[in-house]
Amino acid sequence: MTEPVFHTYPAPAKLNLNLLITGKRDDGYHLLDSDFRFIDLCDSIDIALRDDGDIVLLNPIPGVPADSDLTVRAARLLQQASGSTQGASLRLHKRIPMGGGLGGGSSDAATVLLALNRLWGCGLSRAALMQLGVKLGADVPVFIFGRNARATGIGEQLSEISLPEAWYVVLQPTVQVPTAAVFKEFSRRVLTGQAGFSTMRTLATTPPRQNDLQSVVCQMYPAVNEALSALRECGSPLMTGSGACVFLECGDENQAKTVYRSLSSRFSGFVAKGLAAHPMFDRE
Ligand SMILES: C[C@](O)(CO)[C@H](O)COP(=O)(O)OP(=O)(O)OC[C@H]1O[C@@H](n2ccc(N)nc2=O)[C@H](O)[C@@H]1O
Ligand SMILES: Nc1ncnc2c1ncn2[C@@H]1O[C@H](COP(=O)(O)OP(=O)(O)OP(=O)(O)O)[C@@H](O)[C@H]1O
Repeated sequence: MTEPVFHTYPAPAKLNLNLLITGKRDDGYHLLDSDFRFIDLCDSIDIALRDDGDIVLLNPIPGVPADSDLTVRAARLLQQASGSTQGASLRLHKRIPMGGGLGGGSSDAATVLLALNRLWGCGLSRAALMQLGVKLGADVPVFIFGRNARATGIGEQLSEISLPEAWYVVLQPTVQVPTAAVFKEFSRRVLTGQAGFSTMRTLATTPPRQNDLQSVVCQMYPAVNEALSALRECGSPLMTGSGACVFLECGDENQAKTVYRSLSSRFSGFVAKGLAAHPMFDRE
């Protein structure tokens, strides 16, 4: 039997530079208005073709059964949608913290859809892949779209934005935040008049930036508040997505590294560069 040939594909993390909750759909999903930026912290996925039609994750994440891993679900969804009879072996290299609001699972799913669409020769358009991706999670379409973007709807209506070079100090509080619980608590606050939907969008990418889920998460998880307070000594930080990670934007790498060094004995985290586009995006 011949050895399988693996190809490696990157799956970048994202930051939400702004996150407004503008309403709620009848199915319970919330409407957003958010600026997504890709950063250079990436998972990577090795993929080899199989001719037996099976989708095999060779190294499941502890605590996440292979069948529920978003990479496996993405591959099976593409098989169904395209009618492909080919399979794939997947090996996942996780670097993006889980439950951090950095979109790691969604990005992994998007990378599998993009890669297998090519390797299996399915020929689905980017728009068709995005429609498949949103079935796996609201954050998946932007990673298939491939450019920094303003997202509306539940995250599936995207328009490209151009962002200046920037570096980010990202702190990772030692909690994993379940996205569904955060939206549920936000919703409860709206119903009881303790919170409201943001109907007026302020200027997209100039401070002050806002994340409507931040105060909910800070009350549920004091560790997130502590990380924000520490970064406030150096600027105006924000939480990404539904947390738990928080970030501070810096104009140059040295500044970001200096800020991170001053906090690294108290918090885990990293410095990341903002990307101009998804590393798999090729401008045809
Ligand atoms: C908060 C963000 O990270 C911002 O980028 C995303 O909107 C979350 O996207 P995601 O992690 O892909 O979320 P999903 O896996 O689709 O949804 C998890 C759960 O969060 C809630 N949810 C999610 C996204 C959204 N726009 N409205 C919601 O109410 C729903 O209860 C849903 O069942
Ligand atoms: N390949 C995967 N990588 C990470 N998590 C996965 C993966 N597949 C399934 N999951 C599940 O998804 C959950 C959320 O993981 P993820 O790292 O995407 O969170 P997140 O960054 O907070 O997401 P988001 O910002 O999209 O809300 C994990 O706790 C895990 O149970």
